[in-house]
Amino acid sequence: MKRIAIIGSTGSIGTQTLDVIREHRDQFTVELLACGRNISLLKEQIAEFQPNIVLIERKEDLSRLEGHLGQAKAYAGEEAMLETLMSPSIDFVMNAMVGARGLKPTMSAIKAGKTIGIANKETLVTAGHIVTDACKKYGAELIAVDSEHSAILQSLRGNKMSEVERIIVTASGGSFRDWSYDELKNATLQDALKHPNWSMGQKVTIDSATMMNKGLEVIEARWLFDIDYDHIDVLIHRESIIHSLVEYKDKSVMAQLGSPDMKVAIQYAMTYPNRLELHGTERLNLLEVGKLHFEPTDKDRHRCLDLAIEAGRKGGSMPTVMNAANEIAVEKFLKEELSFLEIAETVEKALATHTQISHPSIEEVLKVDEETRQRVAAQ
Ligand SMILES: NC(=O)C1=CN([C@@H]2O[C@H](COP(=O)(O)OP(=O)(O)OC[C@H]3O[C@@H](n4cnc5c(N)ncnc54)[C@H](OP(=O)(O)O)[C@@H]3O)[C@@H](O)[C@H]2O)C=CC1
Ligand SMILES: CC(=O)[C@@H](O)[C@H](O)COP(=O)(O)O
Ligand SMILES: [Mn+2]
Repeated sequence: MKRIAIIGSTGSIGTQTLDVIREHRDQFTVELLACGRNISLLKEQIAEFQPNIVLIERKEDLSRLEGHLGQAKAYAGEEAMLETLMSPSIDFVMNAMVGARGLKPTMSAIKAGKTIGIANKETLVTAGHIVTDACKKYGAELIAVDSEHSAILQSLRGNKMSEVERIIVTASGGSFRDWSYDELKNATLQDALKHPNWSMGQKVTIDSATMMNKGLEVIEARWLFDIDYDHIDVLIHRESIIHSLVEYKDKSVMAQLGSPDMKVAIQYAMTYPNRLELHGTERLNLLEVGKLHFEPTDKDRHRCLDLAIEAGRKGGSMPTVMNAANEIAVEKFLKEELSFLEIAETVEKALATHTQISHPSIEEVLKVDEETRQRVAAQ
């Protein structure tokens, strides 16, 4: 029986992780559930999965859990999360939080030598060098959950990284893939939130619309698979059926295909290197799909993709600035305080005005992250 901790249990990845557990009660138990502010959904999750530990963001919400905890102990705040994630009663941590606030809990789980399903890509973007070094030091393992990285992991099975020529990360193109640049000037929040293929949390849906998501995913791939940027390409594939590809030196290309459903990647991370049945997922019917389409990316339209890769290549504190500026810009866009095209402008400006630290420590990463957030919020 694998004992699972889910941080971000009330979100899109968190609830789908619970869907997988519901289907395999003989394989998994829930040890810990952590969320932010959605206490009503958390109460339902506690009743159904009976965890031993429950974590929430704010102390003032603890009283709302009274009478709903069963056997669980409840705590609030980040310190409690960092401590409880190290518990020996946890075998696997699903990091389904959104944003760089997932970094500290990831580090805690790493220090306890845990296996971590890392949906929270921003952690690898903001501090990839620190996270991967710490995994080596503490014998922890990060397993890809992001659909593209799960596809890459699956396409690498049985082969050596030294045999890989390049990784090809596929992109749907997001909500605005068929809009002209001029039309983007008037893009609304409601338009941006309509992802063509996936139903996801708001932040990643906006990142997908700006193609920042693909930039974050290139950096995520660089760290998860220890491959340099010259060997990672991005290809627009509007159907989201091929979830990514690996080209080998002998020109063989391995890919993972499937209907767009995150439960497949979530379950694979939880059962890796094995597989289990998954009933609640649509079987891929290529006759129905008919055709698969591929297009190149476009430097002018996909400004965020370029900014992210440029920051990744420069390294040091640049990805931290890029990520923090993007998080705040997306928050502002979600409050309709910023236009769609201003997201890229905000990130570009934050990067241009930052003095790079070449090899930041975790304290420096956290400081740069906070300073950038304040700088961008004040604009
Ligand atoms: N959704 C998807 O299909 C995919 C997502 N990803 C990545 O996975 C990550 C999660 O995305 P997604 O599930 O869409 O995001 P959501 O916004 O749907 O969920 C975020 C979760 O984080 C929780 N949270 C917020 N603050 C805290 C806190 N202080 N302590 C604990 N939990 C907190 C939220 O809780 P609450 O709601 O209770 O406030 C919620 O459960 C992101 O990095 C995203 O890029 C990657 C691939 C696909
Ligand atoms: C499901 C998933 O992994 C998302 O990160 C997805 O990649 C978003 O789609 P696009 O960024 O390709 O539009
Ligand atoms: Mn993805």
